[in-house]
Order: sequence, then structure tokens, then C-alpha cells
Amino acid sequence: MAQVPNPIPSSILIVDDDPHVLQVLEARLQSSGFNILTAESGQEALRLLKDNRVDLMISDMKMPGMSGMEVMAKARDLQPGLPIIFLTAFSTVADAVQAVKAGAVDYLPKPFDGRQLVYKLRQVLSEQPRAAGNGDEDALIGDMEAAASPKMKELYTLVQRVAQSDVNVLILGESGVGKERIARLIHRLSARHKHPFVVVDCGSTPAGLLESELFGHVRGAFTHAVSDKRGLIDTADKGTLFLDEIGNISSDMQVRLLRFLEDRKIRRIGDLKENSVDCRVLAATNADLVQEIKKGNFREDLYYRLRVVTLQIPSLRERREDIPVLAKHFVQSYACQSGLPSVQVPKETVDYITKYPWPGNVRELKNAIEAGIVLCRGNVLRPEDMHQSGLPTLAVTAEAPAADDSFSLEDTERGAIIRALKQTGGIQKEAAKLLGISRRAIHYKIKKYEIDAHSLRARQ
Ligand SMILES: Nc1ncnc2c1ncn2[C@@H]1O[C@H](COP(=O)(O)OP(=O)(O)OP(=O)(O)O)[C@@H](O)[C@H]1O
Repeated sequence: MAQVPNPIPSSILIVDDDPHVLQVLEARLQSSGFNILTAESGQEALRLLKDNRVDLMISDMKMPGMSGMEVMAKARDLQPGLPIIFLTAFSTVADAVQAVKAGAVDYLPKPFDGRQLVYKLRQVLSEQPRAAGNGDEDALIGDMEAAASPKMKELYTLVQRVAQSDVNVLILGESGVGKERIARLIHRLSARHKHPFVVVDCGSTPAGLLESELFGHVRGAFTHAVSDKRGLIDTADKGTLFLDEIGNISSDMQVRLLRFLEDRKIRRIGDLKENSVDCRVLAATNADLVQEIKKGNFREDLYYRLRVVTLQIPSLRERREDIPVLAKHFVQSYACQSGLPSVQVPKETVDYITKYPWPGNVRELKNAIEAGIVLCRGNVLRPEDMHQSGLPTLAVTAEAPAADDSFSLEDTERGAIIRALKQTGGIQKEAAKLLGISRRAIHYKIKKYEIDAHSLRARQ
């Protein structure tokens, strides 16, 4: 499998007050093909950020002068959405956890393994839109061409039509189906694509922080407002604002957002004047908003504002034709990242992944393949490699029949056999007795339903 060369190396800014750490990291990351900028203080890092394209920042937590947290806050003002990874000594792990809550993508405790860091960087960079270059944008367009299921083909036709307009779109679907990816694609295909695409994670941003994140604040507006801060809505001017997990926002925020959607004006916290902002609004949720409206948790008027067009992304089990295509894509990209020339995917693995119900959807598939690639031997990805990462065997998952065919007699029979096998520690003779069938019959059914009797024995 050929690796597509990345035309522009990613630029990493490393901030640490220890020159030795800077030197070691610079050498290690340069040899892995990254462009490196280094800064011995937060102030120097901010100067570099003003003048350079940076795709990711690695920062120490504890530095004299400006702490890692302060650098992050100011860096985000200069380059909204900049992914930040913290390096942290044991004593500052708690601070690093706070930093992740405040928006850092991750932290690595010191001392860390160089390979682990490179791996993490590649992982984060593959998830982020690049500050320059169009590698990821091309990948988004590629999603449309790769779709194999009729449901996704239909959805992409709709996406292309919607992208041409400027209407608000509500994107619905289970967690991990690819709602954010669809939002990015809409932006990419729209006339706004040269302007920012700004993601607001309404679900994980604490309620008290969300207002200042979205609308910004002026210095002195509240205790920690040490400087003026631009809000994310403002940052999305001329571009697209993506409100993820919209079902989770407080009733006060619902009112503020509704007002913004109506008059397209924002006022920073503590400011007297209003600013007009021209951005397109896309929102996503895995919640049932109609139910939430009935329960009084979500405003109906906001719902109608947001869902001028609704896109429903099907779960992965409703579009199994896409599984092998997506799997091939992930296998290729993780094999490249792990430096493996190519990884074979035998038929037993394709059968397994197309049958497994993937409750965590594309995200779960992606993670399972990532773990499988790390654990596989002889460059062959087998189902066991994915089971080792915690993904259950089909025998175990079939205990509860899939919701879409829960009344299937075959599923019921399969479930009964599995229960009997579990009860008897996987001994087929005993399970047959329990079920009142012959040994030959149970043997035949185990084969027919592809039950992994061996793994059931191992689980006792
Ligand atoms: N068609 C696709 N091709 C490649 N990767 C995909 C595709 N769809 C989704 N993914 C990947 O699956 C993961 C989950 O996608 P995404 O974050 O868009 O889902 P989501 O529905 O927004 O999830 P959540 O509800 O948890 O926010 C991401 O890593 C994304 O890159």
C-alpha cells in the first residue's frame, strides 16, 4: 500500500524553559520529518506564533514568567483552534488534566518515550485541519467518492446541494457517525471555504465558560478576565461556526444563541457595543431534540432556527457496505503512521468487521483498527488483534440481538446457545444437554452461527 507523501511538513512549536529539553525534542522531531520552532518562554512562543504558520504547539506546564495555561489562552487568541499538547512532570499532572478540560488536546507525562510523542503528534495532526495545504480537505472530498452504501450516497448528494446555500443545518446522528466530518465537508464545499471553520464543543465546555468562549469578553468583565478576548463566533466571521453537542447547552445560553441567530450581532461580556458577525451556523447533536423540547429542556424556537435543513447521518450498522472501505482507509493510514509498508486484511477480518454492530460507529472502527495495527503480527490484521484492545468477539456481542432485528428467531437461538455455552464454561456436551439437543446439533449450530465457543471457554 503506497503512502501518499505529505507535501508540506507540519510545523511544531515547542515551548520549554529547559534548553536541553528543547534540543532533544527538536532533534527527535526533526528526524521524524516535522518543521520545528522552539521558544524558551511563553512570551517568545507568542512572538513566533504571530509571524509563523504553526500546526501544533507542545508546551511545558510550569515555566517562569508565563505558565503553560496562560500561553495556551493567549496562543488561542492568535491562532484559534491551535492544537496544544502539554508536557508535564508528575507534580503538575493535575494541572495538565485541567488544561485538557480547558481545551488542550492532550498531555504527556515526563519522562516520555520519543516514539510515543511522534505517534501522538501524527494522530492529532491527522484529526486537525492543516493551517496550510489541502491534504485533509482532499480527504473530505474523498469521503464522497468512497461512499459505497446507498444511504451515504444519497446523503452526500444532499450535502452538496446544502453546501451551495447559506442556511443553518442541524446534523443528527449517534455519537461517532461522522457529524463533525460532514460539517467540515459542508464548509469545504461552500463559498466560505477560504474562511475559518470554528468548532465549539458545547458538550464539554463548562456552562460558565461557554458564554465567554462564544461571545468573548472585555478586560475586567469578571475576576479572571485579565485581557480582552475575542469570542469564537467573532472568529468565525465570514466562515462557518460549528456548534457540536448543541443539545447540552443551558437555557440561558439557548436564549443568547437564539438572539444571535436572529440578529447576527454579538456583544462581548462586559462590553457596551455590539458587533455584526457574518457566519454560517451548523449544529450537531446525538440527543433527541424533539423529546428534549417536550421535556422542556430545549427551546422550540431555537430548534426551528437551527434546523432549516436537517441531515440525519445513519449509524454504521445501517450502512455496512461502507465498513470495508472505511476499514481499508484506516488500515492504510495507521500502517503509514506506524511505519509499516503494508498490512493485509484477511477475509475473516472483513467478515468480522462487517458483522460487528459498532455501537460507537466510525470512531469505534477507527480506534479498533488503530489498536489492531499496533498489536498485529506479521503485518496481518486479524480479528484477535482487535479483540485484544477490548473489542468483543461476535459471540459475545450477539448475546443481545441487534436492535434492528431483535425479533429474529435465529438471533434468539444463537443467543440461547451462547448463554448455555457460557453457563457450562464452553463445554459443548454440557451445553447441548442444557438446551435439550444432540451434540451433533449443537456442533452444527455453533458453526452455522459462527459462535466463538473457544473464547467463551476462556472467559470463564
Ligand atoms: N467517512 C469518514 N472517513 C474517515 N473518517 C471518518 C469518516 N467519518 C467519520 N470519521 C472519523 O470518525 C471519528 C468520529 O467522527 P466525528 O467526530 O465527525 O463524529 P461525530 O458524529 O461528530 O461524533 P460525536 O457525536 O461524538 O461528536 C473521527 O475521527 C472522524 O475523523
